[in-house]
Amino acid sequence: MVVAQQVTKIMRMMAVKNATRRLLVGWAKESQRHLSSAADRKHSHRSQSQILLSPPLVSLDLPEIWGSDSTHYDPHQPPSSITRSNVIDGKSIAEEIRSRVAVDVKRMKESIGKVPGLAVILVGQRRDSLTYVRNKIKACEEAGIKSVLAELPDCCAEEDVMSALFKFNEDSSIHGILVQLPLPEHLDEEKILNVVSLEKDVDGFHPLNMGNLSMRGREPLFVPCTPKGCLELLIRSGVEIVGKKAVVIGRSNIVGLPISLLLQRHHATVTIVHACTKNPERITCEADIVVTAAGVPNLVRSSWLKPGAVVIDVGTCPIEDPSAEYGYRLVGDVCFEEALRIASAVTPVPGGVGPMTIAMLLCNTLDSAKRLYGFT
Ligand SMILES: NC(=O)C1=CN([C@@H]2O[C@H](COP(=O)(O)OP(=O)(O)OC[C@H]3O[C@@H](n4cnc5c(N)ncnc54)[C@H](OP(=O)(O)O)[C@@H]3O)[C@@H](O)[C@H]2O)C=CC1
Ligand SMILES: Nc1nc(=O)c2c([nH]1)NC[C@@H]1CN(c3ccc(C(=O)N[C@@H](CCC(=O)O)C(=O)O)cc3)C=[N+]21
Repeated sequence: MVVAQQVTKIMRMMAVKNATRRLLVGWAKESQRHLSSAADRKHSHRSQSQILLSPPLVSLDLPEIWGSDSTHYDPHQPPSSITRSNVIDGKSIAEEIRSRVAVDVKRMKESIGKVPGLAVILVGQRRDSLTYVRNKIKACEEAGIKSVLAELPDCCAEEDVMSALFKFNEDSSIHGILVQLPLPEHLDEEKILNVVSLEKDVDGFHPLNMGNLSMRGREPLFVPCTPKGCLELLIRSGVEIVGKKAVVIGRSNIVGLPISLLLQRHHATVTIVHACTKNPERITCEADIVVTAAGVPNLVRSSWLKPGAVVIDVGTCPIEDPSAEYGYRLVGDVCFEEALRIASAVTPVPGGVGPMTIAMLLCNTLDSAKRLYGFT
């Protein structure tokens, strides 16, 4: 239903833009084909295994947009994901997605005797990285996904990381490889990420996956987890994206840039704000959707927000806190209490984007295994 409405809107926009008739007809046919098959899936038993109603990321002709899973979102009901008036509950959405992944993994195991496998390479002992990696491995266990952790010392040589990577690239029981970032200074991140097999690049950081994400009419094998999680939160919360003004704060390769690309693919008008932007407050307060990934605690105050804006806070800054379990707590980019008063929906930190990143990692790893085995 929602997908159909969005597609109708896009078609109207394309017509207004005088897109060539041939392109429009071809595209519409393709969309129709996708929608019918999505509807078929919805009414079949397979719908149980449909995690996200994303078109398969293979066709060049599909609209560059992901629809929400219509089995989860009913536009006539208040979106279940927005609890406590206007807080988007990323934790519970992520739990729901993870349990659907678990169902699919079980089905795969029973049907072909295989399970997806994720390999994580962790260099050094950064406290926050250790926590994230621990969470990822725990999430894999709960979903029935095999996980392997290669822990290397902070002072390891580039060849050590490379040989771990080569080993996982060759290992047929591994379908996803993640190199935990940031790497220690002396290691060449670009060189290392280039070596991850394209088919196992569940982080979506390989330049070919990023390149395909950035080009119209092309589809990456994997969409980076955090950006994909942000879009999923917006869609599942019933937020309209087409034609809206979006501001992305931050332009890093792993978060800001791919989020802005994804929002464009969903036909938002995107402005990117970064550390050199003059008067970021004036720009941001015009946005219907604000996604912030700067890593600067409390950067976004109420004066930065248009009343009714939707705010997705990716920022996760560890702040010393001796009373917290691990001696620190996480703080977002957004002054949460202020945002609650002015925005129509806000993600909290923790409990917003973070859990979605992990859920999307599981989805990407499952998709990778499915692709390899031709399992649907
Ligand atoms: N929740 C999750 O799942 C995840 C959270 N994160 C968190 O997101 C945040 C961003 O991560 P990442 O992209 O890797 O960080 P980077 O440090 O690589 O990038 C930060 C970006 O923010 C911009 N920036 C910095 N300060 C300001 C400012 N005052 N005003 C406007 N823009 C600013 C920088 O601009 P410039 O380019 O000009 O330097 C840069 O583009 C971090 O807190 C990180 O921990 C990251 C990944 C996943
Ligand atoms: N190759 C690579 N891929 C990444 O995706 C990647 C990375 N490197 N390096 C670091 C960032 C950061 N990141 C997070 C993942 C989960 C939470 C998360 O689960 N956060 C929880 C709280 C976690 C806690 O308990 O401390 C929350 O926000 O509720 C946060 C941040 C992934 N990153």
